[in-house]
Amino acid sequence: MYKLVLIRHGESTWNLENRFTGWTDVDLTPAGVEQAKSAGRLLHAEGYDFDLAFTSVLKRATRTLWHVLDEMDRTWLPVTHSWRLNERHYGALQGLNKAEMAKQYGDAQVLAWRRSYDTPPPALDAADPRSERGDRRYADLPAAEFPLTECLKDTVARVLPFWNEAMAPAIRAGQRVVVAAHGNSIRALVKYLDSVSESDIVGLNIPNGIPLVYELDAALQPLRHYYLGDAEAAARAAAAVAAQGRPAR
Ligand SMILES: O=C(O)[C@@H](CO)OP(=O)(O)O
Repeated sequence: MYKLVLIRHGESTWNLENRFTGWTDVDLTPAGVEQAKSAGRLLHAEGYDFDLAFTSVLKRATRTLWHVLDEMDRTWLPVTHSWRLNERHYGALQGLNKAEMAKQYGDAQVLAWRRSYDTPPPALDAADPRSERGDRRYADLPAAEFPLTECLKDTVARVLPFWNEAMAPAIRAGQRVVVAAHGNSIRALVKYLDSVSESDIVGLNIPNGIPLVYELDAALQPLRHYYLGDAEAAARAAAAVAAQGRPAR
């Protein structure tokens, strides 16, 4: 039996401001740093140890990983970064307030943009100053494949090659893997691992900074999964994430 630990980054500045973030590279808030540290302390207290870490190229996930590894005295572990673990690209919604958008376009539209499997948000214009195209960290991403928006289906399609080529082989080789990623790149992995239906994935929200443990059999099929620590607190935190898309009063 293998164990895989997935952690969504701690609270970011744009989580706090309730803004669509996507590929925008915002940092953690002090509360987010504390969430990351407490995830590391919890993993350590529960006897977890890792051989390898994966994260995105965005600093809220990277820094979360650093705090987790620091609390576990494992800052020396090899870390692989990939844009394929980035948050889902939120297109032209990046930077806009989720509750304001719900007030303007209605809950149902915002829920479709946030949680549906195949409804992408409006695309960002390639020339939009918010586009990350010129950033050196994406130099290996051909312009034609550079996302200007993504639905979850698109995110699954770009996360899976990384799962197949990097993560799954490492797990199969017996490496104990921890992943610090994002709400929707983790939803993409969960959708794939648990074969969640397109309708059920709408109800899945991932809380910040709480380790999600997957137990996998020899064929990497999930046996069970659970949040470490207080399950009710994790459920409350997931419900709060869902509520971010309700209209502003
Ligand atoms: O804004 C984002 O990039 C994500 C995660 O913070 O938001 P949501 O939960 O609305 O998908």
